[in-house]
Amino acid sequence: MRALIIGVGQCGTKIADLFSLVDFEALAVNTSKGDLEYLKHIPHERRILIGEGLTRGKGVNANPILGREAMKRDLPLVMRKIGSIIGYEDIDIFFLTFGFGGGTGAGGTPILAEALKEEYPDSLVVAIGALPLKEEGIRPTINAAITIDKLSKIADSIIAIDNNKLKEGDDDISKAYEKINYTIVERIASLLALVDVPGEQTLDSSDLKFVLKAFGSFATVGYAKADAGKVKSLSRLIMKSFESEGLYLEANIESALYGLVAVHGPPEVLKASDIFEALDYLTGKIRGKQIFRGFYPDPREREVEVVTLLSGIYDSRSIEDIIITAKNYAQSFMKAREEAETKKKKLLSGLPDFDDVYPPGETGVSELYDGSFPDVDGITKKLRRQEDD
Ligand SMILES: Nc1nc2c(ncn2[C@@H]2O[C@H](COP(=O)(O)OP(=O)(O)OP(=O)(O)O)[C@@H](O)[C@H]2O)c(=O)[nH]1
Repeated sequence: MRALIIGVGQCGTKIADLFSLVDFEALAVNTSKGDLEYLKHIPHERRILIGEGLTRGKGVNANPILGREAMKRDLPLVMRKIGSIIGYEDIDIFFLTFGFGGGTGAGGTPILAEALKEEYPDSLVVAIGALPLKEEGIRPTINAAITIDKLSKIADSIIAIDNNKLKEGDDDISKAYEKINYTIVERIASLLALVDVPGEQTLDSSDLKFVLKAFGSFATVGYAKADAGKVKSLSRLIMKSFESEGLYLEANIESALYGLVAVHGPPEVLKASDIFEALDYLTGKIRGKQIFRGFYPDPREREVEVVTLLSGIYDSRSIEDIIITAKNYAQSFMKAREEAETKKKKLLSGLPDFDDVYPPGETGVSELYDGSFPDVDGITKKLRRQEDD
């Protein structure tokens, strides 16, 4: 299983940087030079500044039109770099990480996703994006809604992380971002690490690709972890991973088409009866009724870790809130603009032009001006003559 993580914009490159820390191949693409320099783990030759001619390396200030333009202008540069990283061995999944509410990530990610789909038709393109906080205001919400629409037509799946779930903690915002970035990477990296591990009941890359190839619908990754000695019921722990508190998206999991559950821990805790009880429950609950599973008994392990992936989700409160807010705003904004235009037209209609109120001769201007470029000398002479008269 080979994945390439490509971070776009500040949020996206910070997440990609953490993937690089845990040894995934990662690339950072941004319009802000400062943000690229701030990264710690992605090697310098894998950091690409785009749109320098447009923004002079200063970011796009939440303007997705500039973000889109920056990515379009430097797409050949980005695609060349991706090609050189890939070499001769195929990529199974490109994961594009970004913030839905900014400018570089929101504007640039759909452009890059489209180019990757065209150039690498056998690879999956999966978007991993952070949804804006409600308090950030209307602009990030609109950026998110439009980007969701665009990506839903290009990407195979969209793993959306709802930043609003952060508010449940007491941390300041940068700590809270750090925490959620860490969580995203821990979940997805743990899942990817369990794919293609040899064994009887394990997951391979074709299982993961099957689950994520879901026509641009939403996916979410749940997680639960506990000390092996403290696990009273493994089936309860598995269920916890895909319940609301285990997921970073408000979603109706019953609308999911596919699921995937990976359980890793000491063999004495991974009891088949417990695991099948939870899987039966989950299979019955989701609409698509297809759950892939992997069991990873590991005698060295002292903890039990469960990662669940649910995909094909089209029923999500977090997403609906964003789309409806953006649509309502757009409608009322367009209505207000139309009204302002109508009012302006009505107010100003019937006004004469200058020529109607200042007939020629009254001011003397028409006698002085002969239609040619002003002849300053001539004007001065004419004025003098008039004065003399
Ligand atoms: N989860 C998470 N969300 C973040 C983080 N940083 C920013 N965000 C969210 O992402 C959105 C802003 O995206 P950024 O990545 O900062 O913006 P950008 O794509 O770099 O675009 P510009 O700054 O406009 O050039 C906001 O809605 C934030 O809530 C982060 O580290 N983690």
